[in-house]
Amino acid sequence: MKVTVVGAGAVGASCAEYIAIKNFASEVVLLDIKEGYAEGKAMDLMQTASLNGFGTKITGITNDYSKTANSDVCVITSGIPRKPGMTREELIGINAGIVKSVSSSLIEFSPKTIIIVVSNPMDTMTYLVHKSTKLPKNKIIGMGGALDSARFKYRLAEALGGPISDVDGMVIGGHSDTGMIPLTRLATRNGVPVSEFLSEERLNQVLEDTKVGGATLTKLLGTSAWYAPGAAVSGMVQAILCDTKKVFPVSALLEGEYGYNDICLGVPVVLGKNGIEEIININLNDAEKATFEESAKGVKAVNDLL
Ligand SMILES: NC(=O)C1=CN([C@@H]2O[C@H](COP(=O)(O)OP(=O)(O)OC[C@H]3O[C@@H](n4cnc5c(N)ncnc54)[C@H](O)[C@@H]3O)[C@@H](O)[C@H]2O)C=CC1
Ligand SMILES: O=C([O-])CC(=O)C(=O)O
Repeated sequence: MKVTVVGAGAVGASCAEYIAIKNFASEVVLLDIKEGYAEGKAMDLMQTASLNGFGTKITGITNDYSKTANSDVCVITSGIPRKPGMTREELIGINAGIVKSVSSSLIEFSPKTIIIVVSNPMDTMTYLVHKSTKLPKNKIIGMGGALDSARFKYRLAEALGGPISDVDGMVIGGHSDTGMIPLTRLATRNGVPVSEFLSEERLNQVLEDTKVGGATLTKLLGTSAWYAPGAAVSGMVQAILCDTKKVFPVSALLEGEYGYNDICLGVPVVLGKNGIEEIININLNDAEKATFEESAKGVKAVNDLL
């Protein structure tokens, strides 16, 4: 199974590394526009193969899409990341052009591929790929909710003072500082609602910390995060290539689901060999529906800038 990762920067390289370490793909092609950069990252990563014990072959390419031919999954991480104080939405001016041209080059050589969009503002970039490539809707998937949910679980475990493995929870809605919806009502500690352990005030703090998870790291790092984003993407690629049918919240094109149309927004889906195999319609309460509506309005406003 062949995976192409476009953008050999922080997220692209992390994603390639996690895919290789998990040993489920035969080949990862890293492609970047910067001369020699992907080749260097691929060589450095391949020199970890004997140390980390993986057999995946990682190759680096400078902008030659013929080398990406027949990829089963393509991941788009190319574009600029935000700096402290910026929103993801501010990246649209530069990233929209990059994502549009990259997706069309990928499809030229891998017409049957499944595309995972990472570049920000991710929901709008996912929508752009739908509009510009016209691939079937199950084959274009935005990564945001998998990462946001991992951050939600981290914050929940911190508040509970217990292991993350005891915690389950999901974040839906737009992948933005204001649009994320951590579903606190449905989060559990070993099957027990977390509200049994945490006050409303503490739970609200978890919710707010989760929503600004990306901004918090950007402030600390001077650029946005890469380890958890790379791990989130690799988990999604694994679910697709290994046809696991695992549930992830992803940015999916909605056609009536949740009462919305013509928008990509974070909702739970089943991932398998066909990409999005099913969109799961969970019953939201009135407050969650209202937040979802606000989130959709925010994403729509950014889509309108395209
Ligand atoms: N959806 C999500 O949850 C997340 C999204 N991101 C987004 O991912 C993107 C990448 O972030 P980083 O890896 O930190 O940035 P980075 O700057 O480290 O890497 C981006 C790479 O893209 C390359 N690139 C630019 N234009 C290109 C083109 N036309 N073709 C091929 N390569 C091109 C650059 O040369 C660079 O190496 C950003 O837009 C960031 O906001 C980052 C983390 C999480
Ligand atoms: O915060 C950012 O700009 C990058 C990103 O999407 C995240 O880490 O959630």
